[in-house]
Amino acid sequence: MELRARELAKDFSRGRSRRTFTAVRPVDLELEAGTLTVITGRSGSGKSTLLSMLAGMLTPTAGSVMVGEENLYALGEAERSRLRNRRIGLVPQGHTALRSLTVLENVLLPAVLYGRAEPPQQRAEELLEAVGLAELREARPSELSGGELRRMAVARALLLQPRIVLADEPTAGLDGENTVAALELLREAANAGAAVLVVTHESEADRFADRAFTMGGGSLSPQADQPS
Ligand SMILES: Nc1ncnc2c1ncn2[C@@H]1O[C@H](COP(=O)(O)OP(=O)(O)OP(=O)(O)O)[C@@H](O)[C@H]1O
Repeated sequence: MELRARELAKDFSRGRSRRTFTAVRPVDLELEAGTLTVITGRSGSGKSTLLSMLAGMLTPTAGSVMVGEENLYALGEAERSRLRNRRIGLVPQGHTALRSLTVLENVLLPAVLYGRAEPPQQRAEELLEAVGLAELREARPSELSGGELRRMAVARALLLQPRIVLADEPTAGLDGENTVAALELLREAANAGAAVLVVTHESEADRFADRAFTMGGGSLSPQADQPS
């Protein structure tokens, strides 16, 4: 088991009255090596909140996240971020490119942060090829479309062949062909042994999944027609 969440929940206090709003109700979820899990759900159902907690980016109100033998939120900030860099490839929500770097340098960023002596240049180029961005390798993020930036983020998350891949709307803004290419790449990462989670409102993702869940009103439930 690469990642295990137990009774993971998140409340926010919202508005001027600071009233408590429950974004994620206690969730149990296990991500296994070699498996692609998809969570679909409508906007506002709590998908990103759940993924951020699994990624060690958002402290839960209750519950735990185990990454291997480590309890993520029992670690200090620095240790948690080290574990995240080592184990988790994250495709965060929105655009997170560094504007001063080229596309290729952005994809290589995890290697720089991880302190690799030799940046895996060839792998970065192969990933850019796989997401159809080979010709834009020297471009700046400001020259890319929203969909191209999403594809770059997928390539970056997979650079160091992480054991866990957490992708928040990896296909947002992509056309049909690029959606399939991005999902195929995530599928390949699972086939190569990673535990992959994709959260999306793209139903197309289901056909790449080993397990599919639906999120609604902060609760996670297995999809009725589980892919076999
Ligand atoms: N920092 C915050 N403070 C208060 N409320 C928040 C905060 N972050 C998220 N929420 C609320 O929690 C709920 C779930 O948000 P979340 O972003 O997890 O949904 P989502 O399913 O990922 O939606 P989308 O598909 O639109 O990204 C929303 O109603 C949102 O308003």
